[in-house]
Amino acid sequence: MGLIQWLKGQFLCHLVICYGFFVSGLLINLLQICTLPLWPINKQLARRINCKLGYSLTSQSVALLEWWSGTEVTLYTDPENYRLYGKENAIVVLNHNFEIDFLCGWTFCDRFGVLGASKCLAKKELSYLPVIGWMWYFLEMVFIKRKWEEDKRNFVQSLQNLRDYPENFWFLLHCEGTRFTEEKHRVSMEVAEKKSLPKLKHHLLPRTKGFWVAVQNLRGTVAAVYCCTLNFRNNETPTLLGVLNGEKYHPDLYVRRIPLESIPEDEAECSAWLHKLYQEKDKFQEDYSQTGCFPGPKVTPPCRPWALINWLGWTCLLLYPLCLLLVQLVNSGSILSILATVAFCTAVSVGGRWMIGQTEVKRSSSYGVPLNNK
Ligand SMILES: CC/C=C\C/C=C\C/C=C\C/C=C\C/C=C\C/C=C\CCC(=O)SCCNC(=O)CCNC(=O)[C@H](O)C(C)(C)COP(=O)(O)OP(=O)(O)OC[C@H]1O[C@@H](n2cnc3c(N)ncnc32)[C@H](O)[C@@H]1OP(=O)(O)O
Ligand SMILES: CCCCCCCCCCCCCCCCCC(=O)OC[C@@H](O)COP(=O)(O)O
Repeated sequence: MGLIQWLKGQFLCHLVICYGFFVSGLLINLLQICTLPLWPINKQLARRINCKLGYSLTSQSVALLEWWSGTEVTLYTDPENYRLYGKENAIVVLNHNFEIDFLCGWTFCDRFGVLGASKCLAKKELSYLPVIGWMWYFLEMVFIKRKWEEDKRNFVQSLQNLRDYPENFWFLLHCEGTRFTEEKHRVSMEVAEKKSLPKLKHHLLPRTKGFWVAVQNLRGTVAAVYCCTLNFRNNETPTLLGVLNGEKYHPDLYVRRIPLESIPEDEAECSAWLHKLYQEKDKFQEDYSQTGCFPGPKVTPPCRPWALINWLGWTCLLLYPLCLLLVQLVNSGSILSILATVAFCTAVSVGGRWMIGQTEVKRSSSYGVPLNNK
């Protein structure tokens, strides 16, 4: 193991990274709050500013994936469609099997210039995450409790609000509704059997209501659905902790562009259409597990330097006062100051570990298993 690789695994490096992320995040949250008075005066400007602020936070984790862990992403797609990515609004339908699937998604968003504006249909609990959840509030992310009767009003209204969004965005939908686990798969295949639907091997049965409502409410706003199938070479099981430790992964993403006009308007037909889409996605995953590649030409979208520049900028800006403080601390020799510093470092480290824990499959909720649907 080289020196650099060894350094990437060290607690002190992780502490500095988490410190930069949390402190810059809190400053960004504060700036977002400062945009509140602008919303009633110039909503579109407030939205644009929030996209830039959102970019400044989200892109730090993209920089971590691309520059710290050195992960290389590969895209399989039709070159004709490639030209349109980032130049139109789209609904992204993605499988939900991996702990860093959201991070790989963000990397693609960054490469196509839509990272600041991109959104997701996310479970309500994520809106309470410190820093990142608070940031999403200002980016108009759509949060749901995953109980249709309680969600429908807010869900439809949030989608309607996106009709005049001033930047191109991708709206991510994990139609499976939860991460893949063996138990959730078994239960969802029982549902498939009851509904006389073909069994899926690599996906949970998609829940169709959210997709139908999103398509209906974003007609005229969104040009296409991007059917995205993600997998990792060599059966890698990537984790956010691995990324922080500098482990390099090899994600492959297969993207098919489906014009929105070709998706049925009627709810039952749209549901059947989505089930068929998942059957096709399942076949792509099966082929990938046999051959190690997806169909279609391969391309690596160019990596842009902004995520790295932003990350280095924040790190330099925030390390300077930290170093000054440490020097003063050593010079003063005050026990109280030393204890306060130790408490601060512990809080950053525990906070970072807790946030990473939110992405772990082993901490999944019981949503999608029969005893408790939450
Ligand atoms: C070029 C490159 C392109 C792309 C790059 C890729 C991506 C980048 C894009 C953007 C990134 C932006 C941000 C991402 C950042 C971070 C966020 C990351 C992740 C968040 C993840 C989540 O939070 S996932 C959880 C939230 N999402 C969802 O739940 C969506 C799916 N669910 C739905 O849509 C549901 O329909 C619903 C929640 C809206 C409503 O659900 P509800 O259950 O109340 O009603 P339904 O009618 O849907 O369900 C009832 C029917 O379901 C049947 N049933 C029962 N049990 C099951 C089961 N186990 N499995 C399947 N189906 C089941 C039941 O029988 C009912 O059937 P009926 O026929 O009777 O209706
Ligand atoms: C520079 C970067 C420094 C990194 C330090 C700390 C990083 C913290 C980053 C946290 C990012 C949090 C993004 C959360 C997105 C998680 C997506 C997710 O977890 O989806 C799970 C749900 O779909 C399923 O939930 P359940 O059905 O199990 O209920």
